[in-house]
Amino acid sequence: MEQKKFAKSALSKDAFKSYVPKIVEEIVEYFNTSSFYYGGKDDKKSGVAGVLLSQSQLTIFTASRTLLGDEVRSKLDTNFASYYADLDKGFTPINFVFPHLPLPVYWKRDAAQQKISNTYKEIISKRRKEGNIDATQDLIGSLMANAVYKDGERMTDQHIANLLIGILMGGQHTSATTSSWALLHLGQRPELIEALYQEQIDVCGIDSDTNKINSITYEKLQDMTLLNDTIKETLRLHSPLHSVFRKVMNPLQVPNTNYIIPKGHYIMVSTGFTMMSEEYFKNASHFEPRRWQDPSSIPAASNSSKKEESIDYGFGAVSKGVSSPYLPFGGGRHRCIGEQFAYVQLGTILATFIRELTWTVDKLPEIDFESMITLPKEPALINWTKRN
Ligand code: HEM
Repeated sequence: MEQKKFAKSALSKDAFKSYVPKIVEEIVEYFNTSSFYYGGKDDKKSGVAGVLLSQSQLTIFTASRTLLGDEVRSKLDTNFASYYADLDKGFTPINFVFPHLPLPVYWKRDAAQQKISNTYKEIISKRRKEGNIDATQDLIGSLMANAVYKDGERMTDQHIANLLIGILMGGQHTSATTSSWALLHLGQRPELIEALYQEQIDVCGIDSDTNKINSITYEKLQDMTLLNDTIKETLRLHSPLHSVFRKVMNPLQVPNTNYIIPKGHYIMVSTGFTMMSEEYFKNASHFEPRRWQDPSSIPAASNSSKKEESIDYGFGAVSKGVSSPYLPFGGGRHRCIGEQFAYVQLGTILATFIRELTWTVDKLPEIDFESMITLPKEPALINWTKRN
């Protein structure tokens, strides 16, 4: 719990304000260079992008640039990116049950973990030598400045490096799959893409000199109601973590039954179940971001969140209970620390897509539940056209 608190400065409003322009810069650069988009060809006006790979790349580029700083981001254009891929491949459901099997993917994962953590340690030690310790600069700065436990013990650089990897991995697939699903659903709803474009104009205004929409800022993002509701609705339909696990610490009776779950067993909870239930959401299987502005469409969800008391487990106040039917970021002690960052990252990514492109999707992909994350099954393609 204390480690979650150490990350707080990098996940604060002040930090987010500096992240937004960096995220925009990364996306524009990606459009200009990636073969999924313009790929260095100014005259390329349309194309097809596979969102599984492209959104995953965009997520790692934007998260690294903001949370880990320019030093780490610059390395992602080199072989370093392949270490992240190796790390990823070792993150499978079987890993949860058997973390130490003699599998080649695990050996590669562990080698990648070593190389990445050594790089982070070098950056930490360089910054320390230069006296460059700024808690709000990024996550490395936040951990370097804050990582002292209540008993006075300071986290070692090795532990900071390991924690950096853990936090980054916590946000990678969850955010990448959310932006993929959002693009896929929007591609089937051209009128929503246009409403979101209009929202960009209404909230940010047009610069009279350039005739372009003014830049996205953290403050403006908060006023983009339809955009934020699009993210919220995507998370309802495609909760990225379909299951969360808890170890039973004391014998636990299943409510209203005689069943006792013994100590030491694991229980698995599917938070996506209630989010997809007609009991709480009218036309639950329908993608409708505007439902969040219509209390009659979400009665139980809106009521229960109002009743929740909050509690601070040491990393900021979160709602105490888990009775809300809408829990994409989990609940209780292990609740996500990245929710606000995810909204900033996803909001900026989607707003930039809306400003630069229009797109369509021929067929919504099926859902792949086989990994730890609810991914769209391949092919997951958008047919994009550059605006103007
Ligand atoms: C759409 C994006 C995201 C979703 C849906 C999501 C969802 C979740 C959920 C459901 C949990 C709880 C897991 C459990 O109870 O076992 C969790 C935990 C966590 N998340 Fe996120 N997350 C997202 C983005 C992020 C980002 C961007 C970061 C980092 C910047 C992050 C960092 C973490 C960490 C460190 C934990 C572990 C907390 C703990 O074990 O105490 N997440 N997330």
